[in-house]
Amino acid sequence: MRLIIRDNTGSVGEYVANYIAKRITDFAPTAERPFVLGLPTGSSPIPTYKHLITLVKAGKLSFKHVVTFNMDEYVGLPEAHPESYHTFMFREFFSHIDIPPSQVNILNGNAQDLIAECNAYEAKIKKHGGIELFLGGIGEDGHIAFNEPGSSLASRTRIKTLAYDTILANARFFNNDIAAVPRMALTVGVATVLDAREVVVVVTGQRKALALCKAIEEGVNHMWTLSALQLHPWALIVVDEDATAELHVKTVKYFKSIERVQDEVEAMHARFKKDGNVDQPGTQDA
Ligand SMILES: N[C@@H]1[C@@H](O)[C@H](O)[C@@H](COP(=O)(O)O)O[C@@H]1O
Repeated sequence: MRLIIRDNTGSVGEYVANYIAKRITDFAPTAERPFVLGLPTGSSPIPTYKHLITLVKAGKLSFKHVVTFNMDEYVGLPEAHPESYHTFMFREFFSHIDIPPSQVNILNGNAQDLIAECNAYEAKIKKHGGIELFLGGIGEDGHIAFNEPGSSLASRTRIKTLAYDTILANARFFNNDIAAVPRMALTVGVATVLDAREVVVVVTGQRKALALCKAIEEGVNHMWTLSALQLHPWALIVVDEDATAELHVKTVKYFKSIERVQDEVEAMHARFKKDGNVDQPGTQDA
């Protein structure tokens, strides 16, 4: 696992956007071989989306041959609701870039058969050859997507009842009315995220500091589902200074030293991919 620390949320967003842009460009996607990207909602990825939009508008990046799969969606919230993840994604990102809407995949939380909807989502990801890069955020309780504490680390896309902590945290988007926050969501599973060839997670703010510490400095634990990234061969967490508040100084120093060889790691990854080893990226400092 690698941890990249930046001063503030803006520079985290810039780093992550440039990172994703490089991955897409190096992949040289075509209509027959699109780049498959997993995406999150929430306030954490907004600076990343802003910078990606800037790159697209400057003609430096295109999403024409990118297929996206979003992590999650509320159950029972109308698609057109201002706080649905459908609305969020088009408002904050998709409507500002050149992605054809037919290449956007978001779970339908209003499907008649929610279980069939989840199974079809997994099948569609598989049909596209799996996810190349899954971008994620976390909740204050360390959940990735909506994989709340206690989620199976082998979980797949499914219905999930939201934890009270998450309902409280998300009430800010519903005029602080706890009763208005949906109780359930559809979410990709921990194993769905781990299946991606690369996982990049944004963690910003002091509120997430404990979750980051649990996920990095303690063992793999279903109570902090982000910790499952320890099992992934190519995972990157990008954080701001505030999010490091609970980490040991030694941990922060170590990961900062890793960053100094980041360019070498990148070059090795590129060489590895060029040699046709697409499924098994290098693991130096991973
Ligand atoms: N389901 C989403 C998560 O995918 C997201 O990571 C989290 C964090 O949101 P924020 O970035 O606003 O803190 O919010 C929700 O719980």
